[in-house]
Amino acid sequence: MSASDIPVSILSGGLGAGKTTTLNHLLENAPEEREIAVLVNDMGEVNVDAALVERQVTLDDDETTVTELSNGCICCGLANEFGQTIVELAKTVEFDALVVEPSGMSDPAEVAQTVRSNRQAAFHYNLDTIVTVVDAALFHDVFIAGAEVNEVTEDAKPLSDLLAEQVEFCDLVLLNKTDLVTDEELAEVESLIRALQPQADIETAERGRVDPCVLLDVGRFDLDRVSGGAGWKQAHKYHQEATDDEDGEGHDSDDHDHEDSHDNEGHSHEGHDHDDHLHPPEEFGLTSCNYRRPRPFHPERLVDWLADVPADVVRAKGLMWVAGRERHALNCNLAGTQVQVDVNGQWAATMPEFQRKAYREARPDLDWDEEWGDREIDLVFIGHDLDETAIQNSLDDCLLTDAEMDEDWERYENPFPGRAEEELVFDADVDKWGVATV
Ligand SMILES: Nc1nc2c(ncn2[C@@H]2O[C@H](COP(=O)(O)OP(=O)(O)OP(=O)(O)O)[C@@H](O)[C@H]2O)c(=O)[nH]1
Repeated sequence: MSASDIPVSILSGGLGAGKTTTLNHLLENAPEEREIAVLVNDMGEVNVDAALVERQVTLDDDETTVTELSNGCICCGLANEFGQTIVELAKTVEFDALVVEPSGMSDPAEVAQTVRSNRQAAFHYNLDTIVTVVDAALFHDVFIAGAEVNEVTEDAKPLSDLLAEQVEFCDLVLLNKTDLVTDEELAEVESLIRALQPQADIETAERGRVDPCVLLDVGRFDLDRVSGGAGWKQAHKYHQEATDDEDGEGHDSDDHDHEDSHDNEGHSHEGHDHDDHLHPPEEFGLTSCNYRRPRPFHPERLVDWLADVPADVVRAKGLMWVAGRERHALNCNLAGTQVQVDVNGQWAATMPEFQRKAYREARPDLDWDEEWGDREIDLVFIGHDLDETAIQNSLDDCLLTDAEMDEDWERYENPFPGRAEEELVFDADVDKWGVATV
């Protein structure tokens, strides 16, 4: 193989989704002439998955090279080792394709980033496909039945958030464990997955039994499709364009009156003629809505709202302006029953003047308020038949009132992160907030 020619398939997915089972099936059924190298990552000291794959390889009397990276995650702590190991592998072993099985805690976006950004790795390898193996039954429980999932991942990321992100960053979803769901449940899971990542292909499987040709050397990876394809990003873009269409040229930055903004924001998509790829997920039986306000949330009321998110919401992402946290835009990341809030970055309004000027010049369409600058709330929701009005009204009740706009905001109880290293995790199932330092 010459430079940049070895295709890499990343087999990502949650804990116990069936990655190793799928990998073993792939190795058993791949064409004999294909020499496959495998790298298996496990969070624990003992790499159980690698042992299972090695066992299968021995049983098959196969020549497959199995490399393990244990006791850490190749998307973060072991990212350097991961890069070095695959480079070493390419230099010392002859093979036609590499399959990487990251640990169930891994973010596939970071794993892909290492393959692309490590200069030597990029020289030898070519990202071919990012597959996310999904446990159909667990996904149904978490996102549709609203079952209790109290688990929080090692870096304090809620499990459902990780599951959603793994689906959002891939080009093929392998919907596994179909034997554990009814046809109706499978259809629901499939439509939700389409809403989360409309650009990805979907294959269904029992015990990871899929044709190897959908996993190996398929040339499916396309960075724009994978990183820009997430349903919430497309829904956000769609609603943004709909708002701009209705407002004429962009957003009216003088519109800071609470009642007026209620009427003018959060438009439905109906009647707008947009490109197909920007259609929100309505066509898959799910709906989306946007919530955009040039006014901060009251932290105490927002905490209560986040602790009792409307049941029809399955995913929400976006930026929040919270009173008492004027410096930073906060990320809201809601998946299933779990919510995480962390610092996104500084509002341009708090930057030194020269930096702010450059920032605004680079973004001529940025809405700017004389007093508050670019601070605003901008959230997108995806869910089952969302009651858009109820969401908007209940969130409007969390905004500061006119009288509160003049109060001292430091007096409020404020659990929201004020520094980049902090994040707030709420687990509705156990009714508990946890602040983590990352
Ligand atoms: N019922 C059912 N069980 C499955 C299926 N696929 C895998 N399993 C079982 O689910 C369990 C976990 O499968 P693995 O392949 O080890 O999952 P994994 O994603 O590699 O797990 P981790 O490495 O721990 O994240 C095993 O007991 C498998 O036998 C399936 O389609 N149906």
